[in-house]
Order: sequence, then structure tokens, then C-alpha cells
Amino acid sequence: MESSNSKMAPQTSLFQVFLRLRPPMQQNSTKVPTEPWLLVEQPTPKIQDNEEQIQKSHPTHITLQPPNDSRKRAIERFGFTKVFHEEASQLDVFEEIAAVENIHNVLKNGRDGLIATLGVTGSGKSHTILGTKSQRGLTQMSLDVLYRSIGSNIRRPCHPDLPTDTQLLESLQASDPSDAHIFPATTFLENIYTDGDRARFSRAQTPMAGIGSRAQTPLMVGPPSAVPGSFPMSPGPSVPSSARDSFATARSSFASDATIRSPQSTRLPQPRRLCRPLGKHTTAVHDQPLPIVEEDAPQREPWHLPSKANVWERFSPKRKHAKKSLIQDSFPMHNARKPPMPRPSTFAHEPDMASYATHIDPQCDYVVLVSMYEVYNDRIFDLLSSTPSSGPAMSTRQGAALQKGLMRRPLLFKNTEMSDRKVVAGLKKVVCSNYDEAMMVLETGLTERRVAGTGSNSVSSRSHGFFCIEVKKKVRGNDYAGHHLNQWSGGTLSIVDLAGSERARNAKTTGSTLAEAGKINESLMYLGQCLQVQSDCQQHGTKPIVPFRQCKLTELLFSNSFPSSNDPSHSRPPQKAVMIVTADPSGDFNATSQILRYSALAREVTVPRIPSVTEAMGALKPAGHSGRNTPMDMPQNYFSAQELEQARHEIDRLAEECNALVVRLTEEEIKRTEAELRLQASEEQAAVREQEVREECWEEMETMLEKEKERWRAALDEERINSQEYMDEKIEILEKNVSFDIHEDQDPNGRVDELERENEVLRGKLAALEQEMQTRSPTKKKTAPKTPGKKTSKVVLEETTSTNIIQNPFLASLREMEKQTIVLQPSSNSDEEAVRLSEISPRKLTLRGSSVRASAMTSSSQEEILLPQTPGTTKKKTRKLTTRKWEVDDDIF
Ligand SMILES: Nc1ncnc2c1ncn2[C@@H]1O[C@H](COP(=O)(O)OP(=O)(O)OP(=O)(O)O)[C@@H](O)[C@H]1O
Repeated sequence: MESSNSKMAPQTSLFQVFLRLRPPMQQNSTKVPTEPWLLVEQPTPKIQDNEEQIQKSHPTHITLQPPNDSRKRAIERFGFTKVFHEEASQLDVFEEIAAVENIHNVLKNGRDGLIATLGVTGSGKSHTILGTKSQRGLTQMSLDVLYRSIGSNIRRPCHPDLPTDTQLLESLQASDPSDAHIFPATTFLENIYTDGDRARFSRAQTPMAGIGSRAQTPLMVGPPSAVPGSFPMSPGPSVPSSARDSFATARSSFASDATIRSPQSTRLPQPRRLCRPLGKHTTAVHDQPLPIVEEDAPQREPWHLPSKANVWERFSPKRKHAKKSLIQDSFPMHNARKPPMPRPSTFAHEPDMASYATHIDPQCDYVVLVSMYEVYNDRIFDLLSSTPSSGPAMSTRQGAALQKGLMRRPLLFKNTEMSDRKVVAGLKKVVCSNYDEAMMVLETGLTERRVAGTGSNSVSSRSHGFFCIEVKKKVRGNDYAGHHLNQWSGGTLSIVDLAGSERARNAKTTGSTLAEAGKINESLMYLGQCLQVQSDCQQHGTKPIVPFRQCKLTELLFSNSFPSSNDPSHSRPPQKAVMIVTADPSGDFNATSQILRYSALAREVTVPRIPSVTEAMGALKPAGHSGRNTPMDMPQNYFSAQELEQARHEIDRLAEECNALVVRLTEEEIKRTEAELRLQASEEQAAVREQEVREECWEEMETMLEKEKERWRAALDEERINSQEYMDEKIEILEKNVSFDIHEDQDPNGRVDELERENEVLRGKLAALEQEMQTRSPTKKKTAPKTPGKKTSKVVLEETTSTNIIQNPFLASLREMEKQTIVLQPSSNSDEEAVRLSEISPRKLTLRGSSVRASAMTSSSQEEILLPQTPGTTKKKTRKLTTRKWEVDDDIF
């Protein structure tokens, strides 16, 4: 047997590593039975061990016998702190991993504890941590032991008979190093489960509803309450009004707190009864006397809240179908109605932990805070800060994921001033006064956790879940004097359900589930590297330098594994960490062996010996007794003994070499598998990075575009303002320099009237002139001599500006007429009336004298003059106008 790593030195390990084997599933019985490849070695009893000890002793080693396929693979042997058989119960595991010691450390010394499960998907990690409907897991058992141990030394922020202990909450808040948001469990649960009951509550406000209708509501668990609108409860004594008041106070304090911190604060319900006092201790689990805790203070049963389901139904086969559909969209809090509030009566009560309480400081007050978060895609998300369910839910899974991704804010794991350790900052922490409250909070958080159905496991965890039970203690009587800081000290027990590693081919995952698997595998690979360093350091007895800063998961798991400072007097002890590796012996050999390789505390590689040729030859006996040589006997006859000896040596040497080569080959194969895994992980990582970079670029581009838009908008505005100012200035200058002569007669209608009047006058004048002309016509001169003293008219065209005449067609034609004929010059009578067009512009044209209607048509030297039709004169007269016929007044122009 070749041993590559055979020593185990648990004292140097950061994690104790246990192996738990999963029993075969029911449906697996139909599978063709295969040769078992995982063999558990029975422990070798020590001489001093008695019978009981021998029976109770657990094996520490297993052997992996590769299945008989074409590949010649080495046999591997792995060493663990302990190995649990398939039959091992939840309680066996709880006892053997020394969980009570862990709880004791947290309660007494403030030393942190960590219990984590690691394994291939479907191997039983969640089963170990969270149990089933009937059997509790490590989390429930630890919580039960914790509350039993603290007993009456627990401090409650909300007590049914007392007002909310706001001082307690304030002091806890002040001493918390992680910027946590601390709420009492009653307030937290009330806030979470408000939506589902709001309608009922509002109905209950009406008098009708208060009387009878609600009694038939199936959700009613207890008798109808005397108080309309009160929350239905389990049968029990009625609630004193003080309880309502205390809750109302608690709620209002939460409301004031939450308005600052939480968006959910806007959805706070109306006050209603949630607490009720009961007899000693709480449920059936708690009614056994505690061996250590003094029950000097009166115990009250926690308040109960109705529900249709509890968390462990998540894992019950009956609900699997419903759960699957729920899981399919992964985000029940967003896509579906909020689940009903859990009922403590449905919680698993087995195994009974009555005998497991541990010692506490009797002079101290204790407070238990529960917080939960998950590591998903290398980011930390609070499981108790459910995102608001308001707003339209996305229909597709990707849409919902995007919606949820956008809505959930990742938290930071960082150093803070108040802590010597890194902490997850900004978590919601819920003060739970008893086991039932803690369980309800746990269930509430689990509904937020990401799970999905895969080919390997119908309820597969897609994130690493961290359930933290933080215990704070303070010496009694030292009550909040002046400053709150550093009054509370304590430790945290973290219980971690890691997501399982999986092969895409087996899990049949696609799309985002495949991407999730990539991230899960990558983080588990980093975890494997850290564990391997631990195992290597054990072999060489050196101090491990663990590369735990490679991803969030390893940071969270390992950063508490080292003393907080180099000075031992001021240093906090490192956490006590337990890793439970789960394996399915009838599952996938390659995936399981991979996990075991990096998680085992010790590993040995054994090369199966192939019988060498020399051995085969040596085993041959001469067949001389038969008298005849068989072909196999031939060499003895043909080769000398010396030659045979030489050949044997040579063959032995070659066989040795061959064996060494096989060992090397096996190691190389292991390395190659690891490298392949690493390559796959880095490819996935590169794809994710690429996506991140693309998103970053896109965001940057968006920002730049936005900036550029802003810049252009600003420039445009500026330009507008400038041009406006410029125009204003122009107008101002114009106003200063130009004074407009605004005439009253600008009204166009008035002007037309005026012109028409003028026309009438002109026509009159013209008619008068015509008459006069006729009388003065040479043809009529003789017959009608001029009457002396008769008035004649004189039309004078006068223009102020020549342009006006040119622009006015009428006047222009007149002018033309005047030029040609020209104007009417009656005889030189001193009293003749001069018709003067003093103003020839359209507006200023004035004609004096009688009205004249003249239609002057100039055609060569002819002019047709239409005379007014005077009574008795209907004939149209056409005559030639010559210069001789008219005399033009010189002063006309
Ligand atoms: N020790 C056990 N005894 C009985 N049943 C078990 C045991 N371990 C696991 N199972 C059953 O096996 C199934 C898968 O287990 P579980 O969901 O715990 O796997 P997992 O390792 O958490 O998977 P994943 O990593 O995909 O979340 C469950 O139905 C569970 O009840």
C-alpha cells in the first residue's frame, strides 16, 4: 500500500470533518444493484475500551473501491474525525459532533461555533441541518438546547403583561457591531404576515363580521374571540388587554423604527392581539423539568399564531408537487401569495432534547437573536428582509429573478469599528424569546431561500444558507447605566447548509440553474482548496495558510477560524468549526470521490497489485511426476537457474516500476480531474466576469450618454437664453430709435369707406367737368357760347412724394392721363374750384370739388370717358382727346 497522506493530526485542523452516509432512497430499490464502492472500515477497538464503548465507537476511515470499468483506478482510503453509517440518527450526529459543547462555548465563553454540511447534491445536507417533518435537524435541536439552557434568564423585549422593553432593544442596537436592524420576533412576524390577514382583519372591523361570520373561517383555530378583529389563536386562556397594549406599543415602536429603515413600514397593520399568557413553559417539548435551570421567574407560554403549514412540509413528499411549482419560479415571496404563518404545533418535536441543557452564568441575562442570510452568486442576501411584494410580479423565471435581483440589495462582509472580526453588515436580527418564535422566524427566512428542482434533487438548494443564532449576555442589574456600549457580549452559533456540487449532465440543469451550478461549483472548489491546505498542513505539522479570501463563502466560513489578534490576552478564541460531509454510497462515484478527496482529513492511495510474472512463474510447479513435460515446464529445461534468477530480478524491477507508474498515473489522473474542474470553474467565472464587465460598460455608457444629453440640453438652453436676450436687445434698440406714427384711420373698412366717398366726390367733379367740357367743346362753341361768370372746376393733382403716385395704380393712371391729355383745365376763372389731390398716397388722397366718376382708358391718344347718365342723356360718347382740348395747369405737379 502506497501512502501519500496517512497521518491525522486533528489538533491543527481548522475544521473537524465528519462523514455522514445517506441511506438508499425507497425508489432506488428498483435500480439494478451495483457493486458497493464505498466501504466503511470497522474501528479497531482499543484495549481499554469496554463493551459499551466498543459498540458506541464510530469508524474513522472509509475505502473507495472504484467500480469495475475499463479504467484502472487506484483504491483510495480517506480518514475523517468520525464516520456515520447510513443508520445513524439525527440525534447520533448531534451528539457525536459535540454540538452541545459548541452551544456551551457560545453561552459561557462567547466562543463562536460553526456547523456546516458539504456534499454532492441530494446527499442529505439539508436533511442533516433542517431535518424533516417528523425529525428535527441540527438547527432545531441546537435551538431547543439553547433555550432550555437559558431558561428564565432570557430577556424578552415584548412581554404579554408588560410594555415593550425599548431600553433593551436600544441597548442591543447600540452594542451591535454590524449595523444590524434589531426587531422583536412578534413585531417581525406581524409585519411579514400582515398581507394575508389584512382583508380578514378589515372585514372583522364591521359589526357583522365580528359576530358570526368569522367563526366559520377555516383558518380559525381557537374559539371566536371576544374582541372583533383579534387574531385567531389556539385554544387557551383569553388575552388580557394589557397584552394587546404591549403588542401595540411594540408595534408602534417598530413602526417608528421601521419607517426609517424598512420599506415595509408603510404596510404596518392595525393593532391586534398576538400574545397570550399561558402556564409554565411552552409546548410539549418544553414541559419537562430542566435539570439545570432554576425556574424562579414565572414562565409564560409564547404566543401562538395559526398557520396551514410549517417549514418541514417543504420536504414532505406530499407537498413536493406543490412545492415544485413554487420552486420553479424560485421566488415565492414575489410571485405567489405570502405563505401562511407557521403553526408551532406542526413543528417536529423529535428527538427530545430534554436532557441536553448546558450550564450558563446564572447572574447573567441572555438575549437570543436570529438572523439568516444566503450566499448566492458570490453575494450575500438577507433572508429576513423580504422584499416588498407590491408591484407587478414578473411572469417568467428570468424576469422574476431579475426583479428579485434588482430588488434585493447585497450585503457587505466587512470590518467595523466595534468588532475585531469581519461581520455581515446591515442584517435584520430578530430577538426571539423562545423556541417557537425562533422556529417561526427560521421558517420565514427559509421561504426566501433559493431552491429549485433539478435532475439530481427535487428540492435542491441553489444558495449557501447561513442560519445564525447569536447569544448576547450581560450581568444582571447592570442595567443600561448611561452608555449602552459593550454591555452585551456573546458569541454566535452559525449553522450552514451549503449548496451541493453537481454535474450538469446528471443534474440536467440548463439556463440560469446551470449558471447557478457553475457558481456553486466554483465556490465549493475554493472551499475544497482551503480544506486541502488544512489537510496538507496536518501532514506536515505546519500552520495552515488558508487561501480563504477567494470567494464570499470561504471568507464567511474561515475568517473566524483564526485568533482575532496576535496578543493572546486580548484575542478572541477562534471558532469551533465542524464540517459534516454527506455522501450517498449509491450515488455518483466520481462526484462523491471528488468531494471526499478535498474534504478528508487524511488520504491514502492504494494501487491494486497485479500478480507479477515472476510470482506466476514461481507458483508453477514442475510437472515431472507425470513423466511428460507440459509446455509450461519447458523453461526449466531450457534455461539455467542463473538465467532464470536474473530474469526474475528483472521482472521484479519492471513490476516495481510499473507499480510506481500506476501510482503516478493515478495521481496525475486526480490532478487532471481537479484541473478540469478548475478549468470549468474558471470558464464559468470568465463568463460571469464578462457579463459583469458588459453590464458595467453598459452602465458606464448609459451614464456617459446621460451626461452628454445633459450637456447638450444645457447648451441648448443657454443658446435659447442668449438668442432671447439678443432679440430683446434688438427690440429695445428699435423701440428707442423708431417712433411709429399710428393713424386712427388704420381700420381698413373705414379706409374703404373714405376712399369710396372720395371716389364719389371725384366722380361728381368729373361729371361737372364733362359737362363743362361739352359746353366748351369747339363743336358746341358757336352754338353755346361761354357764359361769363360760370364757375368751372379745376382738378389739381398734387403729390407729396413721387413714389406714392407710382405705387398707387389709380393715381398712376391719372398721372398718365394728365401727361397725355392733360388735365382738365377749364378756362381761367378766378373763382374756379380747384380740385386738388394734395395727398396722393392711398391714405392721404383728398379730392376737392364735386364728385367725379372717371373711368379712364388710355389707348394711344384716345380716351373713353363715361359720363354719368344724367336724365335724358343715355348715349355713350366717345371722343378724341387732344392736347389742344385741355389745358394743363402748370402747378398741377
Ligand atoms: N440520513 C438520511 N435519512 C433519510 N433520508 C435522507 C437522509 N439524508 C437525505 N435524505 C433524503 O434525501 C433527499 C435529498 O436530501 P437533501 O435535500 O437533504 O439533499 P441536499 O444534499 O441538501 O441536496 P442539495 O444540495 O441539492 O440541496 C431528501 O428527500 C432527504 O429526505
